Amino acid sequence: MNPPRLTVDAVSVAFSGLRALDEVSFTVEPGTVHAVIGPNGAGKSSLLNALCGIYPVTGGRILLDEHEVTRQRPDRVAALGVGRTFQNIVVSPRESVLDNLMVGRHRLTRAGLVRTALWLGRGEERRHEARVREIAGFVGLSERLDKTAGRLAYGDLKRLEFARALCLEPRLLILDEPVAGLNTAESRELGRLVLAARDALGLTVVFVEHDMGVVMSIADRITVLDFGRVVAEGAPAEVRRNPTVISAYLGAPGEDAQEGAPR
Ligand SMILES: Nc1ncnc2c1ncn2[C@@H]1O[C@H](COP(=O)(O)OP(=O)(O)OP(=O)(O)O)[C@@H](O)[C@H]1O
Repeated sequence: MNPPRLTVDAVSVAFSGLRALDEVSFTVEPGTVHAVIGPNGAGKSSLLNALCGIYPVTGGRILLDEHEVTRQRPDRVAALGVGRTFQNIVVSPRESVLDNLMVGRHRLTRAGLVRTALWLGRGEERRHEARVREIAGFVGLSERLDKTAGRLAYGDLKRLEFARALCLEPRLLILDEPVAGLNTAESRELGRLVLAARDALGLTVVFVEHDMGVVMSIADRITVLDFGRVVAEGAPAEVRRNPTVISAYLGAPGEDAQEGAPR
């Protein structure tokens, strides 16, 4: 229970001349939930990929507490306690929910993924399975553990993704559009689960989301990106009132934006 501080300091990411991120800076305080919002193409996914070591950072620094993770390989970043979900659900559809979650723990096993797939000592396997069952219970998937992942309803798939990230026992949890495609009740429930996980496991959370209802209700702070730059930052009430945000993203004052505004 030791959530880290995330410091993003003037981070840039470029793809053959195109600046997907241009000197982006913000800090996420330990144990807080931080949303990143912005229109399509604003650089949100690029930022998450940079945080995880998937996209190369061309300038600036990323720190997890005092550890610099800039330009570290994704497995090294994961080993420092960064777990994430992806915008497009990435599960093995032919494997059971339990097996998908067990694979999620490979970082924590003695010899990593190969050994997990082939053989784990019985004691070690039992310990991991007990923890996986606990996490499945936490997200409401206990009854689905033997089900093939490909046969899950969409809402359960999103929970599976979330649970798999938790199975890594992260300290910093990164969620890319956790409620995309869910109905209002499911979105609210997943939002509640994010807060419950933060509290129960002692996490710092960064998430990208277009659903403003969820963003405004669970985020402690919000960073707004547009064209790869930070255009606003603050608590939900401040961001909601910010004229730049209203014109770039939220629409006319008084409108309730649900989706990323098209440019
Ligand atoms: N791997 C890549 N190669 C080249 N260009 C990329 C790559 N990834 C992102 N980009 C470009 O970087 C810019 C930011 O894209 P990014 O996907 O980060 O935006 P986003 O805010 O996540 O958008 P969305 O809300 O649609 O997911 C876009 O112009 C995009 O085309």
